[in-house]
Amino acid sequence: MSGQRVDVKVVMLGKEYVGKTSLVERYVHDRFLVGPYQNTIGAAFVAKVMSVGDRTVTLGIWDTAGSERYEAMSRIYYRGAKAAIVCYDLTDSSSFERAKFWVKELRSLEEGCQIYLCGTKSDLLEEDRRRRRVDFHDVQDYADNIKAQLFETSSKTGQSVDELFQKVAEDYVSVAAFQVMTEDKGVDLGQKANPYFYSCCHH
Ligand SMILES: Nc1nc2c(ncn2[C@@H]2O[C@H](COP(=O)(O)OP(=O)(O)OP(=O)(O)O)[C@@H](O)[C@H]2O)c(=O)[nH]1
Repeated sequence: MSGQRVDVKVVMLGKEYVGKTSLVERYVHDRFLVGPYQNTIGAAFVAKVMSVGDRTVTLGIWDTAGSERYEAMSRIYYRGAKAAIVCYDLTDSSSFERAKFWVKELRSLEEGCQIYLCGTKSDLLEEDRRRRRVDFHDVQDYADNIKAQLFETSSKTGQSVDELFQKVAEDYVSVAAFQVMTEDKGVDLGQKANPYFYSCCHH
């Protein structure tokens, strides 16, 4: 992939063990690795070419380490990201608190970054509903407040994984089209807080 142009820098953020690497593995290689858990050290990069209508979009995905030991490093990786997939484990409420921490950071330091909240390991809830520790409606309200989109995924079964990354690419294409349109018309793009800017990528 060296030398390939990346259209969208995507950063994966979230507490350790929430399943960021597994999400990327499922999306890029369509597999779920079983075996002993191996924590990410630093960060890993992978590029994936995909289609949105008749366009080709290359996502450059940075999978960061969730351990707080690497927090300073994760900050380096989200700089300039157009999209952040902020993950939490649906069976671990503390991981949602950690997700809120990253959202706060992104909102204050990377205002141009579109946020996607991702509740992981939904297959565990299929097995036993009582394992849910993060309420869907509470997170949906929170997502609406911060103008983020919400997905609940399983890297084990593949549930909603393609949809999540497809949405990231589609939003990139529609925001890029919106920017071309407004630049043509001389609209000031400094107004990113304008709800219309978000409404074009928040459904
Ligand atoms: N049942 C189930 N287990 C999952 C799922 N996703 C991840 N896991 C498991 O959760 C553990 C942690 O997954 P990782 O993908 O390594 O987590 P991570 O967020 O990348 O962890 P760090 O690299 O430490 O930040 C592993 O044992 C995975 O097999 C899922 O969708 N369902």
